[in-house]
Amino acid sequence: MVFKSQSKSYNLRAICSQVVFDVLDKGVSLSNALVQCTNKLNDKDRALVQEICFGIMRVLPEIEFYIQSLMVKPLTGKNRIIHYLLMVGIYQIVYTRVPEHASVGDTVNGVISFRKTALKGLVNGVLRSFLREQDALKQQFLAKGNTTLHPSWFIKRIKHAYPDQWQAIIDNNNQKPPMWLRVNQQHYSAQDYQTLLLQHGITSTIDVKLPTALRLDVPVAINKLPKFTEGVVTVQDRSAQHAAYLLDPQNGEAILDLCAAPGGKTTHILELAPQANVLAVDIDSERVKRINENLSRLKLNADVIVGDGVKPEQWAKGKKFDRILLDAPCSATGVIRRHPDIKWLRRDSDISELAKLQYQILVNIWSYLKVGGTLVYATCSILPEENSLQIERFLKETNDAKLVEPVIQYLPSEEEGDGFFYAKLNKI
Ligand SMILES: C[S@@+](CC[C@H](N)C(=O)[O-])C[C@H]1O[C@@H](n2cnc3c(N)ncnc32)[C@H](O)[C@@H]1O
Repeated sequence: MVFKSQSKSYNLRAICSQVVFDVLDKGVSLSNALVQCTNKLNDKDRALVQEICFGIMRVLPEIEFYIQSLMVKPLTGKNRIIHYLLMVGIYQIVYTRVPEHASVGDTVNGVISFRKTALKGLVNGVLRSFLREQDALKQQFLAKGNTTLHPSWFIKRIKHAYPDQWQAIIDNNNQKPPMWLRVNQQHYSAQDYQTLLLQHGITSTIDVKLPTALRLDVPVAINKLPKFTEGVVTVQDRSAQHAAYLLDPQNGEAILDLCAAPGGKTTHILELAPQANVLAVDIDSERVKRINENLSRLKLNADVIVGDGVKPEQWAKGKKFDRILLDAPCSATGVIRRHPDIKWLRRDSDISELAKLQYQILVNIWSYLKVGGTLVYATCSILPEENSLQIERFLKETNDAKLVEPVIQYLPSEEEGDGFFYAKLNKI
């Protein structure tokens, strides 16, 4: 499909449907699909595409319900992309303030971008039927549809793990997340940066517990943040900001940040201890590039390498560390409100696979921690299989490991942060 961006003859609904198609049919993450499909758009159009695509991921079962109710059989094969175009049109009618006739008109024109002119009538017909029947369909959805807006495997797991809190977790996952910043205290206090933000018309609230965390009252584009390119702030959720504080890095220490990309926590460690010798390791060479970009924006130094956490013997060269942060690959079920595509990309079977990988990395990296050293195990999951159960098992099977209480499990939106798990272990 060709979008002509310079002449601005592109159709934003068509671009949205391409993004949604890439996520749901090809399994690309929403962030990556957005980068690929919107890199030629101006800021305003990109923001609109983002808003629509994030929104669709949040309420997917509702939109699917409407399409299924209105069509005798679903569009498949080469016409599948038009199914997603319909989704975009219906989402706009239900959830945005774009006038209904414009939503229908632009969506119908989107068919041309995919050279599927023969389906114009069908798209027009489905959208007009939706306009006529939307109130009744909404009632039917509320009575019979999947109003949790989450996959059933996830609901089952979350009900089991949190019998009293599962509904609140689901409700919070369905909200839009706040935007948190981490102020680099090498340059600014949170109070001074708050004042600077205000001079740019951006209001914010400083976290009561974390000295570096600042929540924007309304999220803004990164390029609107004063002194961002100079490295004064980093966008990072408040729960994620706990990692470096728990690790408590000291200048001069050898510190391993394992599973480090894109470097959000690596740079925080170095903001707290700029003279620490930090080794940042990640298996994904593309993501590793982003650690280097973040380090250079913040003018911080670390050794950065591509390496597999399961096989430290390949890259650690016998070195031992005073502190290790293991930010393990996980289901990311604590950050669904931030990445709603996770609901549709994850599978139930991923959880046991991830748990196996996490445990293997933890066991294998433990021997690279010095006696008296500290390891912080972190995930952005809320599932016990990836968190507390891993630590319980590790403590049973590892004689020289001692837990430093408390184990922390943040649930999504708790203290306005993401769902995160932390356990701190000492080597005795
Ligand atoms: C939760 S993300 C890390 C976020 C990062 N710590 C930060 O704060 O910016 C998990 C990372 O684990 C990496 N990863 C997955 N499997 C790995 C493995 N076997 N060894 C090393 N890194 C791995 C992924 O590439 C991903 O970047």
